[in-house]
Amino acid sequence: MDVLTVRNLSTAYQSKVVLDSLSFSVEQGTLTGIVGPNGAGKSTMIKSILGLQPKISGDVEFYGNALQSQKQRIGYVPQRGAVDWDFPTNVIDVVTMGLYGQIGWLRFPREKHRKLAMAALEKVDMTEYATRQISQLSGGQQQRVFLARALVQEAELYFMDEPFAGVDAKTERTIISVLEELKDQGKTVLVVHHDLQTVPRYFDHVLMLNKQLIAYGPTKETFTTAHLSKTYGGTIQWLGGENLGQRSV
Ligand SMILES: Nc1ncnc2c1ncn2[C@@H]1O[C@H](COP(=O)(O)OP(=O)(O)OP(=O)(O)O)[C@@H](O)[C@H]1O
Repeated sequence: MDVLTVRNLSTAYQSKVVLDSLSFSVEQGTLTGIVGPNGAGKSTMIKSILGLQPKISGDVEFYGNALQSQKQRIGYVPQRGAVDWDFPTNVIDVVTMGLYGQIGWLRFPREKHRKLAMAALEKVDMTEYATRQISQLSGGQQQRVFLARALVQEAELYFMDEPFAGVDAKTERTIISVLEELKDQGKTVLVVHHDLQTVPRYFDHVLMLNKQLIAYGPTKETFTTAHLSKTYGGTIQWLGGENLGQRSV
C-alpha cells in the first residue's frame, strides 16, 4: 500500500526552479535514502511535501488524502542547522513537544507524557541529559534528542533531513537501530543521506534526485553506477561496480 504519493511536484525560489515535476509513490514500511549532490533539492523536496515551502504545482497525498490534513501522522526531523538551538528549553521539553498532538497545545503535559518522553530518550541513550538546556548539547546529542521527539509522536511517516551529518559511529548506530525499529513497526521513513557507501546497507529503497527525479525504487535495482553518474554528473566512478546495491560495503 502506498503511504505517500507525489505527483508533478515543482518548486521554485523566486523564479529559479529547484524541483522539476517530481512524481513517485512510497510504499508503507519502507526505509528510503534520499541522495543527490549539494543543492539537488533534497531539503526543498521534503519541505514542499510537508507544505513548509510553497510549491508551483503538484499534489501530495498521504494514503490517498491531501497530506496537509494529516500532518499529525507525519514526523519531521529537520536539518540540525535549521533549528534555533539557543531557544531556552531543556531536553525533556523538546521531546515532549512531539506529543502536542495528543496533549493539545493549550494544556500541560501530564506525568504519563513525561514517562513517554523519558522512554524515548532512553532509546537514544540520552536519559541523563533530560534536564540539560538544548544549547548545551553536542551536535550528535542534539540529533538524538530530535530523534526522540519524532519517536514519541508515533507518526506513520517520517522525514529526516541528514540525521547522520557530523555524528560519531556510536550515534550513527543508535540512529540506525531507531530506523530499523520504526521499519519493524511498519512505519515508513525517508532519510536524506550523503554517505553513498552505506546506502545499500541502511536503506531498502533509494530516491536519487538532482532537481529532477533521476530514479526511485528498491536499492538493489536502483542504486546503479548509471543512475549515480546521472545524479552526480559522472564524478563517482571510484565507487566501482555495475550494481552497487549488490555490493557488500
Ligand atoms: N531559501 C532559499 N532561497 C533561495 N534559494 C534557496 C533557498 N533554499 C534553498 N535554495 C536553493 O535551492 C536549491 C536546492 O536547495 P536544497 O537545500 O533543497 O538542496 P539540498 O539537496 O538539500 O542540498 P544540501 O545537500 O547541500 O543540503 C539550491 O540551489 C539552493 O541554493
